[in-house]
Amino acid sequence: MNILVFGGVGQLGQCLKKVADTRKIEGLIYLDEVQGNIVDTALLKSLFEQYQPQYVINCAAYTAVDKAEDEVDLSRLINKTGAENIANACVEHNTILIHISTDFVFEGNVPKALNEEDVAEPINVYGLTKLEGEQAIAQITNQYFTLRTSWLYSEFANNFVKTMLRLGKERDELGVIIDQVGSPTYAVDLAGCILEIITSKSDAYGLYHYSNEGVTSWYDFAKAIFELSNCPVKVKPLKTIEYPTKATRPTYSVMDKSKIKSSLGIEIPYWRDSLAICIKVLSAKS
Ligand SMILES: NC(=O)C1=CN([C@@H]2O[C@H](COP(=O)(O)OP(=O)(O)OC[C@H]3O[C@@H](n4cnc5c(N)ncnc54)[C@H](OP(=O)(O)O)[C@@H]3O)[C@@H](O)[C@H]2O)C=CC1
Ligand SMILES: Cc1cn([C@H]2C[C@H](O)[C@@H](COP(=O)(O)OP(=O)(O)O[C@H]3O[C@@H](C)C(=O)[C@@H](O)[C@H]3O)O2)c(=O)[nH]c1=O
Repeated sequence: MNILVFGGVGQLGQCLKKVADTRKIEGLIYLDEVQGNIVDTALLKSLFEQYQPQYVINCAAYTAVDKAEDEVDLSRLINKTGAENIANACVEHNTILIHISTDFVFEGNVPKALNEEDVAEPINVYGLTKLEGEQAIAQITNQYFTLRTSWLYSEFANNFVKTMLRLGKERDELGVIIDQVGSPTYAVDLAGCILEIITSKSDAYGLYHYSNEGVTSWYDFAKAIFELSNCPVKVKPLKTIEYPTKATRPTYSVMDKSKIKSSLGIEIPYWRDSLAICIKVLSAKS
């Protein structure tokens, strides 16, 4: 079985490799931005013809949330048109598409865990272009799983955990936002979920929410990171207005995961347990 992984050297792509290697799942082909540029339709055509993939996992995305506010066209090209291009190629080759989206498709102004039926109303360019990508896929193919996830981190690439660990070493005190809450997700857990969907050969296609269990704020997340890594840095809670950013972020960004648990039988770890695993891996590396 051939499985093409676009964005194969990004954070989630590297987590997929880690989990697939551990579980001895073969056939995954990890493509970087040059080998598998999702905005290049001629390249996609030749890759699909060469590999005739049964599955495609689209981890490729424009993920710079603040920069996206100034790079609307590029963000849309990758997050919408790229997703559209992959979906078209999937239809032509009868390939099942597993696509990744985000909690940032929601406005996040209601203190309620949102399910897949809730209306998505993004408040930043990244969220909007990711929603456009989801919608394009749903219009083009029936054979897709779109997994919305949130606050991804891991031992790979750039993410909040690695940023905090770096800043914690450089500074005596840090300010972190306390009035934005959500669910951190260990990208290795998400990779495990994606591979379970493939190995189970499920045909329960559609839109799903997946994050780790539990809810926290960026401030509490940072505190947990420093506690688990024995870093003595002082963390000061900040309100969103005290930490201005180019993009507006959702205030309450929690997703209801009932559907993925009941329809696909996925078990989900608690965010703090997964964070402890990631911190252990990172400390063994350093
Ligand atoms: N990171 C997070 O906190 C969250 C991420 N997500 C979603 O999860 C998915 C995986 O994210 P993550 O692994 O963290 O993101 P990364 O930014 O680590 O990886 C994305 C990869 O896509 C590559 N890429 C960019 N443009 C193209 C292109 N035109 N063709 C092919 N590849 C391209 C990037 O390459 P390069 O770096 O060279 O530009 C990068 O390697 C994305 O869909 C993202 O939207 C959802 C919720 C949270
Ligand atoms: C570095 C830093 C960030 N923050 C805040 C800013 C922001 O509100 C929050 C997280 O900042 P980051 O820029 O690391 O994360 P951000 O890019 O906002 O993370 C998002 O990325 C995209 C791709 C997603 O899809 C989302 O689910 C989410 O994970 O923490 C502080 O308060 N203090 C700090 O020192």
